[in-house]
Amino acid sequence: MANLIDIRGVSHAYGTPEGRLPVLSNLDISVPEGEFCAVVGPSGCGKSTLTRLIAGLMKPDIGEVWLHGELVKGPRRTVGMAFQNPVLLEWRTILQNVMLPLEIVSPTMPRAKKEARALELLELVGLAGFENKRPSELSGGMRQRASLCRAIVHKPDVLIMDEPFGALDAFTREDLWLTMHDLREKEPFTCVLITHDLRESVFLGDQVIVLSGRPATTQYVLDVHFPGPRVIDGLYKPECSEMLYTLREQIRIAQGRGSKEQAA
Ligand SMILES: Nc1ncnc2c1ncn2[C@@H]1O[C@H](COP(=O)(O)OP(=O)(O)OP(=O)(O)O)[C@@H](O)[C@H]1O
Repeated sequence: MANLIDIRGVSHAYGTPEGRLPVLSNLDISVPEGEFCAVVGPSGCGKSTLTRLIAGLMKPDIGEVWLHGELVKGPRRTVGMAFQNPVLLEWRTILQNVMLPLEIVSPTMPRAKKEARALELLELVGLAGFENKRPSELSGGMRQRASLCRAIVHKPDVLIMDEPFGALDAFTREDLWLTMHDLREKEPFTCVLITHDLRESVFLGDQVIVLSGRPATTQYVLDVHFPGPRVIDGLYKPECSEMLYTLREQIRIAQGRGSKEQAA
């Protein structure tokens, strides 16, 4: 399968009052079309920086980011983004919030068609009947569902999510994971998910990339072989425990603490 995202030899540093802060170092990541790539790593290692580079919001100092065979040189319409804070506009209804990217990307699309597309997605994520509410009238989980609809309403090639479920309670988060699966089944898209939650990375990911400590490079790639259908109970099976243990060990190494075996 062709790669939709190719990150080749990317290094990046920020200028700070204290001098240059190297954040990414010779990073290589490939994500085939249709795959879900979860990225984990120690706090502050450069995960959000990576999302900004893929979205074209920043250019790397060294190396290249390719999307769909095109070199990324600036922001692209074919990218959808979702963050921990859903930032929905309070003066718009949920339906109007979800329609927003279509107004920007497809200004000539008839309004009825935009509405139909937004309503279709709201129904898919269980928000049918809430389309005329304001964001403040919804729970955090419902707002995040609406934010997901907004991120994919214009059918982006790639969805980039930076800790989208980080602020939700554990059970709501699990509900959202299932919603993500439903969405992907009906609306296949390539996804990059930044998360601190290893269970989330294994439940949603086709591959999990562990970044090293800053400056981050690819330390470890786990190909997820989820035991059976992706249901929450599957996370309690031995195969998942093993994958989670491996990832935890890798994070420990990325944090510079060495593996448990070394420590023993
Ligand atoms: N615009 C900027 N200017 C200077 N330094 C920055 C800038 N953006 C991020 N940094 C620094 O770069 C490093 C990596 O930041 P980034 O947000 O990419 O990490 P992260 O892995 O997403 O962090 P976390 O896991 O805590 O969310 C951090 O030390 C951060 O302080």
